Amino acid sequence: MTKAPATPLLDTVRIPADLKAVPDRDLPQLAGELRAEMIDAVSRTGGHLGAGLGVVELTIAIHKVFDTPHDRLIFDVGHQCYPHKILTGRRDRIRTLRQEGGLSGFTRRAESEYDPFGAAHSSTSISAGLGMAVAADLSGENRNVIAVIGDGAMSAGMAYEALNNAGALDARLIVILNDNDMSIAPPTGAMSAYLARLASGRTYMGFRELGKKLTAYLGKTVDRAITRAVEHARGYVTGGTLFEEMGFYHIGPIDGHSFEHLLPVLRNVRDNARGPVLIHVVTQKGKGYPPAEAAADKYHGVNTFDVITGAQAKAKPNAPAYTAVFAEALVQEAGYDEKIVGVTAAMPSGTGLDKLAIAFPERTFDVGIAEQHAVTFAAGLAAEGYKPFCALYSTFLQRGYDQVVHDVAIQGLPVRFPIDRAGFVGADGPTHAGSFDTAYLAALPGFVVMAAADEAELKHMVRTAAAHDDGPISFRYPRGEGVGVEMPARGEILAIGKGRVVKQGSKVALLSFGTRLADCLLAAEDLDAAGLSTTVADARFAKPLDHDLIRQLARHHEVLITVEEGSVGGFGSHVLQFLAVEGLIDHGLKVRPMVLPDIWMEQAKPEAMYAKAGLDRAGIVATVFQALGQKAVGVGAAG
Ligand SMILES: Cc1ncc(C[n+]2csc(CCOP(=O)(O)OP(=O)(O)O)c2C)c(N)n1
Ligand SMILES: CC(=O)[C@@H](O)[C@H](O)COP(=O)(O)O
Ligand SMILES: [Mg+2]
Repeated sequence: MTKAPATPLLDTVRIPADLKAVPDRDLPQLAGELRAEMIDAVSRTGGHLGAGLGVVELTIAIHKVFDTPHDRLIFDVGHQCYPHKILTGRRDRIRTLRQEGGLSGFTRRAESEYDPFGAAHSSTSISAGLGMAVAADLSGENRNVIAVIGDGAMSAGMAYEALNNAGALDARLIVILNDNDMSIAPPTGAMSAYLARLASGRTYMGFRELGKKLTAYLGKTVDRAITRAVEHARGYVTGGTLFEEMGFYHIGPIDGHSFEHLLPVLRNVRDNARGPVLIHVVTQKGKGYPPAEAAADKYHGVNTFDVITGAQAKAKPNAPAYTAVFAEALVQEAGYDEKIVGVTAAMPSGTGLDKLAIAFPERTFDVGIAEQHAVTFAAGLAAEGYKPFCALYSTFLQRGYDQVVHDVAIQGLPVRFPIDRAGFVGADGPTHAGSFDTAYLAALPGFVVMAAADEAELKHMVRTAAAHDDGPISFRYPRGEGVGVEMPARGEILAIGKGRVVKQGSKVALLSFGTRLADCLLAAEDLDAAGLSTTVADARFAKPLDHDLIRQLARHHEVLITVEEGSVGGFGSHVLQFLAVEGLIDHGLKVRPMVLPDIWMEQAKPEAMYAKAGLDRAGIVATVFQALGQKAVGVGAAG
């Protein structure tokens, strides 16, 4: 591991107020040190690197010009906020990023007064900033509100809803569009092409014209400084027609790595802007770190790495990753059925749909960060007889819930929902945990809701979903590796609403939904060893429930435990409802539903999070003993 870099100037800046003493001419040196510090920190922790590297100058310039935290600075998504964290009193903890007990990888209100709004899901910054700007107006506060939003985040409908509202309200809001021509993957869509055209220079305004415009809008003090910036930027200024039509004053594109361009523009906007302003800043994702600049993904998200070579640590896998199994199975099924199409919302590699795009490019659609649209777009495809697999992370599907209800479920359209990142995801923490999908999908009439217990089951579920044309169907699976089971050459079509008994016992029944099955089997070993003969079943379906299986487990066991990687209201709640309605708990059956706890679980390794949640081998054993009113004395590995 390399030594931490020398950072003499950065050492003088603990909080933004210290920046005021740094002369403008020394800011490039500060930027160099800040970059080195961030690279060193992320090389030790892993995390989001490319986005932060791209906004080093922008972050310094904003903190230099504005008076944070009185002025509100909001980063969209928040994955680019590491330089901001270093400059806002958190440098001493920067090497704890995303670790258990450490700094969050995103902005977080509870973490710092310099984080006025928490984020992690994209495209919320303009709405939140507008709310703050209006609040300042209402309470007579004189403060600036700045929202920094990326070109990728600009593809979501919510950003336009906010622009639309801000333009109409004429609120004093500063939006900085950080255009690095990248999302996680290269950005898609007409808006991205439009921004590229603006940045390409074809529609640049001459600086004289800009000077006139700015003078008219911002006042007399503006034009000389702006003109200088514009000269340095080789005429990087344009009319920004779309944003102007929406009521924004549009400045840019300007060079987001040049303090000579950033500082005068920000100062003039600070001192003179009256209504909503959009500053279009062009940056380079991964800037200043050659391995990141050279990488296709610009080191969007990295493992720990070697600073000199950029080589990332790779743990040797014990089993294939669920995402890879899903992707391969989907490509296989798509080879058999030309009606199968894939939809991703800006996560081609994260969901594995990049594999489908290689095999069947014309049947794979990256719609941008637009989950709501992705769901209804898939519904439209299904309405025309196609078989869309709308592959989203559990946490991001939340954004498309009304579309799932209104456009898919009510119409009974056979959209397939592969739901990745089910359960805890680890370092991304509570914003990215896949906790609620079973609860919110299993509540919907006509929905088939599955969870894979292992990677072979996932393969079966891909085939089952492909074959299911009677209505919507979902299947969830976690981040990370499978358990190493033998894989079938092709998935089987599962009987809808039928679970399976994996191990037969007689006193205790563990009914698992999802990948806690492995821990249930381990817990069963301990329980058997303690004289409690244990049945383990894999429910496969939360909807429709396997009524016969549940009846059999309820009637022939003293204890019934349901186990899932989801919130209350999901699988266990449906089982309890059924047991109650059927009168199966009227005669002493001891039922305990095990779900994710009712807290926002902090980031840690997933195993540690499950242990804390009590959803591991030891927790399952303890729950059984508690149900029986016994103490778990000397129980195997669980004790
Ligand atoms: C609603 C939502 N969908 C998907 C994501 C995953 N995601 C995180 S960052 C990102 C790309 C953002 O691109 P951009 O805003 O341009 O920022 P950059 O990384 O280029 O700086 C995506 C798709 C998310 N955070 N939120
Ligand atoms: C910031 C963001 O939302 C994504 O970059 C996310 O961190 C990706 O997570 P995975 O690593 O699980 O794909
Ligand atoms: Mg971008």
